[in-house]
Amino acid sequence: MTVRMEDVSKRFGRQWVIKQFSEAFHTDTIYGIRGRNGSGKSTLLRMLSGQLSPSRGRVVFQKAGVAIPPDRIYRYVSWTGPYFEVVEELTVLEMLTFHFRLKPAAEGMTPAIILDRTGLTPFADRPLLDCSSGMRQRILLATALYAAAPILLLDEPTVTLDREAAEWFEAELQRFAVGRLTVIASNDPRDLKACASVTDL
Ligand SMILES: Nc1ncnc2c1ncn2[C@@H]1O[C@H](COP(=O)(O)OP(=O)(O)OP(=O)(O)O)[C@@H](O)[C@H]1O
Repeated sequence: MTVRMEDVSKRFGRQWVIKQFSEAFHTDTIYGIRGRNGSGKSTLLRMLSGQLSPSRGRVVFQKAGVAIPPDRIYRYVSWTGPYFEVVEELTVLEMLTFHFRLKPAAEGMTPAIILDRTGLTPFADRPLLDCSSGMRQRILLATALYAAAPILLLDEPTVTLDREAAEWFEAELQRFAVGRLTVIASNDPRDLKACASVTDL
């Protein structure tokens, strides 16, 4: 997979958030995007996910040299960020089961295995409403890390994670970024440690 941002600018109302940004992202590489609050990191991820169009320039998605139509890009993307909302009435297991019914999980990954890898088996029946923010973040990361999608987009992945959970994320990223194109947006050095290159906005 290749995602090429060509001279991309994004404007909300009168405010230009991103100006003439160009970069090519490829499979099997982890890229970092860094920048002050409001510099456009999440906006860039939204454009990489295909959910937001640039105001100028273009984002080109290609698989084996063949362009992917914009209305199909969502099938190739697994994405999470701390602002992602969850259905709080669902239990941890119900949320994972529901999610991976809509978005296929990586080969061999069942909800039970995912719970185990995430360290959340003892909390399988706990409603998300009663989960701590760190537990919720682990669940959100699990939905992205363990999806069978070749593009992995992570916004501030270790926010709210304690040291042990951050180490879990680091190890899982090493394994589940293989064969995928990964982009991490963050200012936290913990998040950017595994990145082959980091671009400042
Ligand atoms: N849908 C929108 N409508 C209007 N303005 C928006 C919209 N989305 C983002 N913005 C504005 O664009 C700017 C960049 O926002 P963005 O969330 O991309 O920044 P960020 O670098 O991710 O910030 P942070 O580090 O605080 O998460 C901000 O000024 C924000 O208010």
